[in-house]
Amino acid sequence: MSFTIGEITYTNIQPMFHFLDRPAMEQRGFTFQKSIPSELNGRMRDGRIDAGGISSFEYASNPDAYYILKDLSVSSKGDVRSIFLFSKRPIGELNDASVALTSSSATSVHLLKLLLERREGIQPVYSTEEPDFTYMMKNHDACLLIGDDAIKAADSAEGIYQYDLGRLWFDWTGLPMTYALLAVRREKAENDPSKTEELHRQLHRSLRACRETGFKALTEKSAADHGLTTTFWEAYFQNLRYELNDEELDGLNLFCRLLYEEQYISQKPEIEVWESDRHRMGSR
Ligand SMILES: C=C(O[C@@H]1C=C(C(=O)O)C=C[C@H]1O)C(=O)O
Repeated sequence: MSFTIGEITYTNIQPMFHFLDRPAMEQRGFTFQKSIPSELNGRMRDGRIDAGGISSFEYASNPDAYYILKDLSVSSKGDVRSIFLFSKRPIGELNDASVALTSSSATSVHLLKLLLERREGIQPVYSTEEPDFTYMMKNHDACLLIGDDAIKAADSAEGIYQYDLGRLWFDWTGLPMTYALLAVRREKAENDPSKTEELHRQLHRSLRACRETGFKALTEKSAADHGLTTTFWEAYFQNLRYELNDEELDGLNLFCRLLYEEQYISQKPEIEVWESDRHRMGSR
């Protein structure tokens, strides 16, 4: 039976993918589709992809469609270093300002809306744009970028205000923020628990291998692919959190509650985690 995995192209999720045993997995019927988060969210939603990395906002919007793969996420407690609001004015002066949102994101776009509207009491005018820093800043007062686009822009941006959304969330809530989850479509997990288990095991194995080697292979690959120093990339990977412990779940639950209260989602999800031995663990 085929089993299609979505792989976010941003560097931040690579620890879960870098050391996958792809040849063995491909022989067993696994295939991979690489793209940006917003695209993979849509493919997971309509069933073209069975499992993989999705925005936590996608999970929050359609919780009945997915199980979360246990103990995996892309999170940060404080600075995330790759999700920035760049602005010509201080954040408190963005009322009625024009803010460009990257079309690649779902979580960060809604996180920014919560931070601006709910925390700061500010209502800007949003537009969604392809992630192009120069174009966005030429045509708007501020812009939101994520992933490798944000890292590159932060490296070159001068003379503008720059806000790390992980830091803003932590200062507001005291909790980590979870940007991406590893999830599986429910019917796939139920119909093919053995492949779901294999994927889950392989993702954990890759993450463990990255941690045990101090993210060395990924650090070198990221520096070669994207520039910036290996010191930057090592600090970037060490700073992100890849687990989904009680603290991350508390942050995720709060994010979902705020999304629900602000009517960005229609129900507050009961978070359901898939576990290999029992297929499903209780909600939280
Ligand atoms: C940390 C990041 O998290 C990403 C942010 C996402 C979003 O905003 O929807 C989705 C997946 C994550 O890989 C990042 O891209 O910088």
